[in-house]
Amino acid sequence: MNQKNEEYRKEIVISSISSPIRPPIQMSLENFDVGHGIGKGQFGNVFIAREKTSGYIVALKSLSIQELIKANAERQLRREVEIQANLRHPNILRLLGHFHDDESFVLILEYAAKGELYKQLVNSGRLKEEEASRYIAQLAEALSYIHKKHVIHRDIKPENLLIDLNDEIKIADFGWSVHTPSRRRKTFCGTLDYIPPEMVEGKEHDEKIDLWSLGVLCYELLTGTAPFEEPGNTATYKRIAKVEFTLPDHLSYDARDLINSLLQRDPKRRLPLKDVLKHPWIRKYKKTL
Ligand SMILES: CCc1cccc(CC)c1NC(=O)n1cc2c(c1)/C(=N\C(=O)c1ccc(N3CCN(C)CC3)cc1)N=N2
Repeated sequence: MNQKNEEYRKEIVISSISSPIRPPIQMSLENFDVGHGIGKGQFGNVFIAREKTSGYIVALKSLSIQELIKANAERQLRREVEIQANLRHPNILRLLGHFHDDESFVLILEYAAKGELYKQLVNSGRLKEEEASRYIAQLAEALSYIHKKHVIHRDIKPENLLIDLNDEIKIADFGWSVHTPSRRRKTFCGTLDYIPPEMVEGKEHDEKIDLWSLGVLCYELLTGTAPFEEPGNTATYKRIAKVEFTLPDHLSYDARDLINSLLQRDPKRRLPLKDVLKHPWIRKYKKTL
C-alpha cells in the first residue's frame, strides 16, 4: 500500500470517526477486533486493534474512569483530548476519536509500529548523530506547529515519544500540554530531568520551556543519559538551576553548539525553533528531498 492512498484511507477513516460536519459516529468496542496489549500506563493499557469496516490498525488506550477520578485527572484528560484531537501534524500522534462505557474511557489513537523511543534508547545506549538529528528536526517541526497554536507540550521526553514504521517520531502524550502562558498548578510527577530552571523556581513559563526540553532530549539521545541526572531530586534541581552540565568529547562541534544554544538559563536566549531547523547540525543530515 503506497503512502498516498494510505494517507487517503486514513482520511476516510478519520472523517468517518470525527468529521466536524457530520456528528461523529458513536464508536464502541464492537467496531474493533482488539488484539494484544502493547503498553501499560498510569491509568490503563494500550491495545493494538483493527477497525472492522476499514481494516485500519489503531491503538486503543483504555483508561479506568475510577482511576482517573481517584487521581483527580479527568480535567487533564479532557484538555489532552481537546488539544490532541485538533492537532494535525505528521510528528504528532493522531487522536482519531474516543468513546466510553461506565468503566473506561477509550482513546482511539494512531498506531506507531516501532514503539517507544525510550526503549530504542535503552537498547542501543545512545543514537548515532544522524539518527538523533533527524528526530530533533522532526520534533522541532512539530513543536513549531503547536506553538503557532499557542499550545506548549511541557513534557517532551523519550517516554512520551513513539516511532512509526517509517522511523518518523510522534509526540504522543499531551497530558501536560496547556495553552500559553501558564503557571503549573499540579506537582510534576515523573522525571525532573526535563524541567527548565524557570519551572524549578515556579516562575511563569511559556513555550520556551519546550526549547529547553528539546535541548535536554538532544543531549540524552546523543549520550544515553540526561544532562542534569542525579540520584536525588534536590541534587537534580540544583544542577538545573545552575545549568551545570558537561558535554562528552565524542560529540561533534555542531551537536555541542546546538545543545548549548538550547540549554540557556534565560528563556529569551534559547535558539528559536526556526533557527534550530536551519542549524548546521540539522541541515547537514537532512536528506535532500
Ligand atoms: C502505555 C500507554 C501510555 C501511557 C502514557 C503515555 C503514552 C504515550 C507514549 C502511552 N502510550 C500510548 O499512548 N500509545 C499510543 C500508541 C502506542 C502507545 C503505540 N504503539 C506502541 O506502544 C508500541 C509499543 C511496542 C511496539 N513493539 C515493541 C517491540 N518491537 C520488537 C516491535 C514493536 C510497537 C508499538 N501506538 N500508538
